Formats: sequence, structure tokens, C-alpha cells
Amino acid sequence: MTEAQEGVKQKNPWHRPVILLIAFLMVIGIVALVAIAVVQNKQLPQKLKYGIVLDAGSSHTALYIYQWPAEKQNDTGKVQQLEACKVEGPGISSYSKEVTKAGLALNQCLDKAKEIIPEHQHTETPLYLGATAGMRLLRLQDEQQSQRLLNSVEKFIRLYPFNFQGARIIRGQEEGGYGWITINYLLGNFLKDSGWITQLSGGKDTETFGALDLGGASTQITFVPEGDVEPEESTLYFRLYGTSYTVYTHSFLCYGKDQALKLLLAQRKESVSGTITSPCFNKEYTRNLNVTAFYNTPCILGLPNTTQDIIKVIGEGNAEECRKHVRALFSSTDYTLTSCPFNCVYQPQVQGEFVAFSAFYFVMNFLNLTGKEPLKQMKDTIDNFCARSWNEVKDNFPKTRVKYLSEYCFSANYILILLTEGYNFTSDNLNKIQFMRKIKGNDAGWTLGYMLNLTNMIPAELPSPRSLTHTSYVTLMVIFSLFLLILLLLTLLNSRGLLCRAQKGI
Ligand SMILES: O=c1[nH]cnc2c1ncn2[C@@H]1O[C@H](COP(=O)(O)OP(=O)(O)O)[C@@H](O)[C@H]1O
Ligand SMILES: [Ca+2]
Repeated sequence: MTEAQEGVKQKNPWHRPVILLIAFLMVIGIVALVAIAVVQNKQLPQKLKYGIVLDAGSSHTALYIYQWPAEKQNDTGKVQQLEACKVEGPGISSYSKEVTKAGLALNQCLDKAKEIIPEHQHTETPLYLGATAGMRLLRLQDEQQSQRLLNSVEKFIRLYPFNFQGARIIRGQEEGGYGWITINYLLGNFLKDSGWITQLSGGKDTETFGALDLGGASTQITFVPEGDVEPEESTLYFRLYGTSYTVYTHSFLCYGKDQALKLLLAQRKESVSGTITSPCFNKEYTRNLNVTAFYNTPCILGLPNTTQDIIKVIGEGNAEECRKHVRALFSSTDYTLTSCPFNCVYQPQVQGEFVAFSAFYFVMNFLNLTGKEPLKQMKDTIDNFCARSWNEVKDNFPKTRVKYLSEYCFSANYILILLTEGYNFTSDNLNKIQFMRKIKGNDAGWTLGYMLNLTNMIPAELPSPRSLTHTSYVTLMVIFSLFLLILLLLTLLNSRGLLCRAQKGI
């Protein structure tokens, strides 16, 4: 050993352990980097799974195909809608007199599902059919007939190779609850970030959004209230991803927009000439109602007192008056199946954000009122639309279905009163409602939540994290890279220091 080297060793007695430590830390850093990259980028088998849900609504049936990666079925937001197929013709409850036709009508959409889903997966693909308020009403009218209809539909669906789980009429509470699950699942509200970092720091729970669903025969409101929920029949308890939710829900049968229109027109007194006037239709609009067919619903107790088979409805186009008629619906006990529907039904104060979908969206979207417009602007827009003559409206919207177009004046006023006087939204919190048809490419509705629940795809507890979120991945990579860089610099500085000292012969 030279004198200089001896000197370095004596003046820097710690240099060897420091270098050893730095080398050791560098090795750890490199191993960590490689481990993170391997975990994050490990090849996951790409098997996809499928599920089918048929939404047998009062006005029409729709078939939804969902798809998800087999290995990630318990993660939130992994299930995606692959296809929505609208079944031709009316809802299945309209086939009560010709039950075999209800199933036949489904064949186009079921054939489409056969084409879309790979053949070798047909038998493992679950298929559910849930019928809503149209069938609830038919069951009230004639329970046996509604069962015959469901049996006939089931028989037809069994001709297909899918793993059919049966056709049933879902309860109003389920319809509300599954709609709430769907929107919050799609918005990612059950779990903001399932990555390691978030979970290690306590896993933040996000506020859920309330769900407002307006169908043809019923409407549902579902949300997590601030205080306690009562009574029991309006309470849903969910444990999802490690969090417990107590949810208020109520479904108003007969208060979907099609049944509500029947209730509204049944209130009107017919004139001697067999006509009724209604402020809820545009001026110059006329419609002939076949009395037996139109009023054939258990929502109306008995047919209106009329001598005619056909009643002519004449529009007056007056939104202010229309709202008075709608208001009367909410307190009337004359015709409604559920007497005293809104004032007597317990509902906690609405709170938080809401998503309003189905007919809420269709109607408000038509009137360009989906941008959280203030109440006054909503009223003005609706008033102006109702005041337009039917001929002008028809000319302006030649592509819109006449059935929908003719009812937008009524539907919009109905929605306004339902929200403000039924559900008690005020001008201050009406802007908490987002009118949406789709969330991230998926239709907002009860079907996705129904399938997630029946296939046990929402775990009660938080699944153990398998890989990192992109943010966590990038953060860890940056931290370890910086760590390695610092070590590298330290090593360089250290060796330069040694060199200098060696050169200076210290
Ligand atoms: O484009 C549209 N414009 C207006 N209303 C629509 C449109 N598409 C569907 N609807 C309405 O949405 C409602 C859907 O109700 P659905 O058939 O789901 O009944 P349900 O949920 O009460 O069983 C019906 O009133 C239907 O007329
Ligand atoms: Ca519906």
C-alpha cells in the first residue's frame, strides 16, 4: 500500500461502509423498479365475459349486452355495455291478449346477441329478464294472465342457447335500488381509487348520487338521505366495497308519464259533443281516444262517465293551466290506485347530487333543458313550447315521433311539478340534478345494477389490491428513479472526493 492510499484510508475511515451502503441501496432501488414494472405490466389473460339483461318496460323492451374482463369482475367500473337493442313494438304487457307474440317480438334482439357474443360462450352467458311497472299493473288487473304472459316469454327465450335465469316482475324498490347502483357504479362513486396509495391512506369514500327514473308507468326516487330512513319498506341496505349504505327509495306506481297522462285526461269532464279540452297539448292538436282502450288501466278506478266510445281531445296550449291540472293529480284521491300519492308518502329531504334518466332525460333533452338551467328559465322554455301551435311544432320537428312530440308539453310540465312539488326540489337545489341518458357509454337504468347484483359482481368488502392504478404506478416509478439518481450522484461525488484527495496526496 502506498503512503497516499494509507493516508486516504486514515483520513476517511468511513468511506468503505458508505460505498457499500450506497451500493446496497442501489441494488434495492433497481429491484424495486423492476418489481413494480413487472407487477404493473404483467400479462393478464384477456378472457372476456358477457351478460344479457332484458328490460321489459311498460312502453317497450330493450336488450342490453354487457362485457367485462373475467379477471377483473370485482373491480369497480369494469363492466361495460356492449350493445343496446330496442325490441320492435310495444312493451310485453301490451301482449296480454296474444301472449305468444310477446316472446316472438324478442327474436331480432336475441339473434343479435347470438351474433355478438362468441358462440363458445353462449351457454355460460347469463340472461335475465326483468319486467317493470307495465307488468305490475297487468298483474293487478289479472294475475293469471300476467303469469301466462311471463311463462310464454320464458318458453321462447329458452329456445336460445344462453344461460337463462328466468323472467320476473321486479319490485319498485328493486327498480329504484338497482338504478342507484348503476349510476354510482358507472360514476365510480363506490370507490374513487382502489390503488395501494389511496387504500393505505384510509381509502376515501365518495358521496353517492341520487337516482331519478321516470318511466311510462312508474317513477322512482332513490338517494342516501342525511338523517335516518323510515319506514322499513322504503329502506335499502347495501354493503359495497367495504362501505355500508342506507338508501331511501320509493316507486310511485301509476306516476310514470304515460299513466299520469291517462289520470290527467280522466279528470276532465267530457262535453256533450264528446270532446275534452286540455291545456297540456299544443293548440290545434287533436287526438281521438278509444275510451275502453285508453282508460283500461287499474290506475283509474272505473271508466270516465261517458256515453261515447271515442272521445276527442283538443289542445289549448297553456302551460300555466296545465300545471294546475298536474298538481291536482298529486292530491286527487278520485281516480288513483295509490290514494294520496305524494303528500302522504314519507320522503326525507332530498340532498346531494342527482342523476335523472329515462323519460326525465328524453323530455328535458328535447327542450334543451339538460344544462342545469334555473327554474325560471325552465318554466319559460316550457311555457313557450306549449304556446306554439301544433302545426308549427310538427313542421319544426318532422323527424320526431308524433306520439312523443304531441306529449312533450304535458311531459315537461309533469316533470316540473313532479320534481318540485312531488319530490320537493326547490329553485335552490334543482341544479343538483343532471339529466343524463348515458354515463361513459352505458345507458343509465336499473339493468346494469340488476346484473351486477345477481352475478355477485359487487363485493361487500374491498377486494385486495392486485395491481397499481396508473397514478400510483407513475408516482412510485418517479420516487424510485429519483432515489436511484440521488444514490448515483452521491457515489459520483464520493468517488470524485476520493480521487481529488488521492491526487492531492492527502
Ligand atoms: O325519445 C323519447 N322521447 C320521449 N319519451 C320517450 C322517448 N323514448 C322513450 N320515451 C318514454 O320513456 C318512458 C320509458 O318507460 P318504460 O317503458 O321504461 O316504462 P316503465 O319503466 O314505467 O316500465 C315511456 O314513457 C316512453 O314513452
Ligand atoms: Ca323503465
